[in-house]
Parts: sequence; C-alpha cells; structure tokens
Amino acid sequence: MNPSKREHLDAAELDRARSRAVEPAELVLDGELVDDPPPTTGPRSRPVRWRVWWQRFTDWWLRSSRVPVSLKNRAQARQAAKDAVAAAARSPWRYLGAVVRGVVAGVRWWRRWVTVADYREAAEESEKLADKFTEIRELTLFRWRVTLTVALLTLTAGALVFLIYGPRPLWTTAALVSVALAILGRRKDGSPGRKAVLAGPRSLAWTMDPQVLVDAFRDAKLISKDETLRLVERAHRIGEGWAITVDLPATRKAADVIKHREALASALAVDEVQLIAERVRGNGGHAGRVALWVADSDPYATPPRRTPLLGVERWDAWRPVPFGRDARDRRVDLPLVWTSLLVGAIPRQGKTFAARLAAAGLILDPYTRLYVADFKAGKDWDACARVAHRFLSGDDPDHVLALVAWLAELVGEVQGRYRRMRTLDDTVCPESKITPEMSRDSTLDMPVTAVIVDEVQVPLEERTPVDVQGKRIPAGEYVGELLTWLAKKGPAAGIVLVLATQRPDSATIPSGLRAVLGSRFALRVMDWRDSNIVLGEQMNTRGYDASRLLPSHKGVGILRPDGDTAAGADVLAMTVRTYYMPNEDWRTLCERGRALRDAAGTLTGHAAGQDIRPAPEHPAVASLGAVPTPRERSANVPEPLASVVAYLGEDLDRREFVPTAELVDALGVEPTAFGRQMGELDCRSVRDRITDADGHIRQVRGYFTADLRAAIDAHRDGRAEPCEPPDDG
Ligand SMILES: Nc1ncnc2c1ncn2[C@@H]1O[C@H](COP(=O)(O)OP(=O)(O)OP(=O)(O)O)[C@@H](O)[C@H]1O
Repeated sequence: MNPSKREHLDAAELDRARSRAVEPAELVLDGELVDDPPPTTGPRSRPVRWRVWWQRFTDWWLRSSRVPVSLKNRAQARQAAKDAVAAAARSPWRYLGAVVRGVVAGVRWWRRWVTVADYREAAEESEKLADKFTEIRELTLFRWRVTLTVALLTLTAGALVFLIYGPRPLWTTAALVSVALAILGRRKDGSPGRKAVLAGPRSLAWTMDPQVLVDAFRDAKLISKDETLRLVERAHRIGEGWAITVDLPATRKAADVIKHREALASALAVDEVQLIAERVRGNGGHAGRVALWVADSDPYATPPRRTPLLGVERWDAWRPVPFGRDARDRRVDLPLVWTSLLVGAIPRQGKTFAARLAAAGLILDPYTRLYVADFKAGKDWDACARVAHRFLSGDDPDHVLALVAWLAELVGEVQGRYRRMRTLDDTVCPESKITPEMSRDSTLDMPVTAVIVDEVQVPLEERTPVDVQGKRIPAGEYVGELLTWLAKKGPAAGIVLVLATQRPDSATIPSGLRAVLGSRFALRVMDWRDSNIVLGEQMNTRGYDASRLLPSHKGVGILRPDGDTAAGADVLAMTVRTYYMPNEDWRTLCERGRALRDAAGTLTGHAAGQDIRPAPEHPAVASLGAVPTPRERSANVPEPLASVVAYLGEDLDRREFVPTAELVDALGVEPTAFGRQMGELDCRSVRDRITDADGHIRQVRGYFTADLRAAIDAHRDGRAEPCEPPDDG
C-alpha cells in the first residue's frame, strides 16, 4: 500500500473513532429557504434554453404529420432515396407509356367525334335512329372532311416549316405534342378507357404506386369508388416483404379490412397467407388505421425453425413459452400459467407437436408437476414419462378410468390449495391466486401443475359407467365435468390444462368446457364450424378461419391467446407456425427436465418410480362429495331449483344475491309461476340493493345464494319437506 493511501485510511479510522465517542443525535437538516427565481439570463442558462428548445423542436419534428415520414428516421430516408432512384430510372418508360396511352385516348376521342357517337347513341336510346340517320350521316361526312382538311393543312404546314426552318421546329412541336399526349394519358382516378384492359401483374405494383393500393381497396369493396386512402407510412421493406400503413376513410373500420383480408389479397394478386392486415392500436393508432404487410413469397414455404428452448438450460414456467413465429418471422410466445390451452385440428397437422411445445416450457421448470395422458397411444409422449408425476399412454377404458382418478385427485388438490391460501398471510398470498414464489415454495406444496391430455376426445367419448354420488353416469360425461371444473377453478390455483383433439366438434368437446379454456390454437380443420369450435363463436366472420389454412402448411395454425403476447394484448388472434420439435429434440428436453428435477429434488410420482396405478374403485372419485360440480349439486333437487343450480354454477358460491329478473331471463320461465315454484321449494325472494352496470344502485327482488344453498342441501340430503303437487283444480 502506498504511504499517501495509508495516511488517508488512518485519518478515516480517526474520524470513525471520534464519531463513536460522540452521542448520536437526530438527523439535522441544514439549509435556507430560497425565494429567488432561478436565473433566466446569463451564460449558463443559454445552453439549457437552447437544449429545451432543441428538445421541443425534435419532439415536434417526430410527431408532426406535416413532416414526411422519410425525414423522421434514417431507415425511412434510405427507403425514400431508393424509391426516388427507382422512380427516376423508370421515368422514361412511364413517360413513353403515358404518351402511348394519350395517343390511344386521343384516337378514341376522335373516332367518337367523327362518327358522331353521342348523337347516334341519343337517337338510338330514343328510338329515332331512322329519323336522324340522314342528319347523322351528313354530320359524319362533314367531320371526315374537317379531319382530312386539318390533316392536309398540318402536313403542308409541316413541310413548309421543314423547307424554310429545317427539322428543329418540328422536333420542338413533336415534343410539345408528346407532353400534351402524356398529360392526356396520365393515370387518373376514374378515367375510363385509360386503363389497359389486361393490366399486367398486379403484385407489388402497389409498393411503387399507392394508387394501385387504393384501386385494390376499391376492388375488394373495402372503400367506395369516391373514397380514398390516406397514406400514413409509405411502402417500405420489413423482413422478407413490404409494409405499408394507411388510414381508411372516416366511415370505414380497420376490423372490416381484417375480415375481408382474402378479397384484398385477391385484389393485390397475392395468396392470403402472404397478406397480414393488422389494426394499429393504442397511442399511434385508431379504429380506421391498418398496417399491411405483404410477403414476397409464401412465408411458410421455408424450412421450419427448431425451438429456441433447445438452447436454454432451464425455463421459468411463469414466462410465456416460445411457441412459434408469425408470417413476419416475429417470435410468438404463449403464456400458460393462470390459463389453459385447447389445440384442435384434423389428423397430421401438428397438434401433438404444438401441445408438446407448450409442455416443453413446463418440463424445463423443475418446480412444475406434470400429469400427461396420451390417448393417442403412440410414442410421441413417451419421453416425458421420465419427468411426469403421472403418466399414461393408451386408449382403453382402464386408461380413461385412470384419468378420472387423476382428475378427481386434482379437484381435491385444488380445493385443498384454496383452503390453504385462505389461511396464508397477505404478504405471501396477496390474492386467492398462486404467485411464482408460492409455486416454488416446497413447504406450501402448490407447484404449477400441468394436465396434458392428447386426443382428449377419447376419454370424453368413453361410455363405461362410473359411480358418482350413487348415480351411474358415462365416464366421458364425468371427465367433461371434471375438466370443466378444473379449467374454471384450477388456473388461479396453478393448474394448467393443455388439451389436444382431432375432433373439435360440438358433440365431443362440451361447450361448457370450451368456454372456459383461455387460449386456443386451431391448425387446419374441416370447415368454419370446427374452426369456430376451437377459436370461439363468430371468429370466422372476424377473419379467422382455420379451415382455409393449406394442407401443406404443417404446424401452421391460428392462435387466439389468453393474455399478452409480443404482438400486443389487443391482438385478437394471429397465424403462427409452431417451432419444429422432432422426437430427438423432445427427448433431449425431457432428459434435461429430469436432470433439473433430480438436482432440485422435485422428481415425484411416476418419474420417481412410485406406483401410481389407480385403485379399481378409484376412491378419489368418491371423495368428490365435497366437490360441488353442478351435476352433484343438483342431484335430488327438483325443478326449477335444479336449473338455477345449473345456471349459476360457480356463482352459487361466489355471489351473494341473484336478481329474480336475471334468473327468469336466463331460464326463460314465466315469472309468476317461477316465484311460486321457488317458494314451494323454500326459496323466498327478498328485496335487496344491487349496483347495475352504470354504477346506479337499484332495489330489486331476488334470492340470497345462502338461502338457495340451504334449500339445495336440504333437498339433496332428503331433509326438505316433500312439496305438495301443484293444485291444478
Ligand atoms: N411446426 C412444424 N413445422 C413443420 N412440420 C411440422 C410442424 N409441426 C408438425 N409438423 C409435421 O406434421 C406432422 C404431424 O404432426 P403431429 O404428429 O403433431 O400431428 P397430429 O395433428 O398430432 O396428428 P394425429 O392427429 O395423427 O395425432 C409431423 O410428423 C411433423 O413432421
């Protein structure tokens, strides 16, 4: 250590010793009130003012709509310069084209004039052609004479000028005439006869001439003939395609452009997979602003990409999982925790691959527990048996019963989690939802638990009867109820459902189940109805129809995510090509997941070699007595109370009060009879105050759910007085 540094340290030691000898006092703030305004003049304030002024100017420059976009950033400027050079290089051809069009237009005009076409048409329309024939013929001959005279005079004058002054004045005249013809032949809105009947290829012409884009919008009937577009951002290159942003006329909506994307693609002469139309939302956008991107070629014709998860050692299940890429090659990640996923497609389109991608992110998180049921019974899922807490592969009734037992076990688990969450401190569990910290805390035992069922239609269609609360019902029906319950209640408790099906029809997947699955991914399906079943009602009318995807585009589907994606929370759905994850990559990831679990000490159940074959009586199902699924709740309960239970579902526990008007509306019953029948079942309506959607407090008649629950329990347990049959007499 050098001497000066030592001296410095000694002095510091001394100071510290002194300060230890002194009684610590409270913090004293030393200062004075300053009343004077800060100096506004003087040499130091000048650069500050200049900087403020410059900042304002740059802000204005970047925001102003008067400053061309090409002067706002370098990439745009470069693009504009390239456009200018291209335009300059093309200008001689464009001029020549305009002159030729001008000649054609001139000749057409002269022919109509010389044949007195307008007069002739008028006479034809009024059926007086015979009367006017002589007149028209005379006029035609006269105009021919005028034409010949003018032609002769022009030739004579030209020859004289040539003899007296040489060729120069003739060239000058020809140049002037060509300018006049070019003006006559310039492309102008709505000018009939100036467009070539067979316009050449339309594709990409719009990138040079926005008028072509306007025409395409008109042809696709997205704007009318007398409306036009406003260019927000001129065409520029993004990735392997051209992007352009336009504002529609005030009466038009961007959502309609998305809806009629196919018509626009046709008008632009590109395949619809090449055209991406998106609304520009948020601060820089509005309901009439559309961003278009047109790929140079089929964006899905290139070889697929491998999943980026191969390059990571581990993943956090709470982070959206890398799922695929859109046509513009933007990465699309899929959030999974707190939601669930339904994948639907006809066979061999990439369903299993898509479900495995979602699972891969969860496998690489050692704190995630996996239940994997492979009813495809192939080898696609085998590798994950080494990480899964529960695993089965097969399509026999036994396998379905095993799934029933798992689901019942999970229902009990979810209930237990909610019970335990209620007792936890607010700092650990701020809401009735698990948090990342809770999911990793082994003492709480609430890991993120993924339930992955491939070919879920197999268990849903199983007819083997199972005993539920003394009733025998088909196993498939019960699986549907349990999955619906888990999809509703499970996400907040850390349960993630991933269901894949090759039969996305309404008869197979109960509508109640579909309604509660948050994220949907539809690969190619047979028709728009199946597409809507996976993606949601009316999605085809909003421009999302998975039956239009091409068979050759394996792994390409429409994703309707639940929650934010990189494309933004406002994006309703998008076309995505999933990452390609062949078996060998899948096995690598599963092995990595096993090693991570080994190290973290979280290898359990099937993967840890524990015997998990469900008992034949699947006692877990019996323990469902505490699980009030609507079916169990309404057992032995007479109508209309049973319908009320079915309608309210979870709300029976969540809400305090239900207005009579709502029940009458939902059940479609006659109000007086409904009130009387409910009264007979010991459910009397009362008046209570409710806050309506507008925030107004109103007094309405209705039922306390506590009263409904008490009546339901009494009827279910047979404690209720049998009701008198209604008196018909
Ligand atoms: N993202 C992708 N890119 C390219 N090819 C893919 C992609 N995803 C899947 N495929 C191809 O599609 C084929 C079918 O995939 P997968 O087995 O997932 O289909 P499936 O819909 O589950 O079929 P099935 O209904 O018969 O179970 C795979 O063999 C694979 O080669």
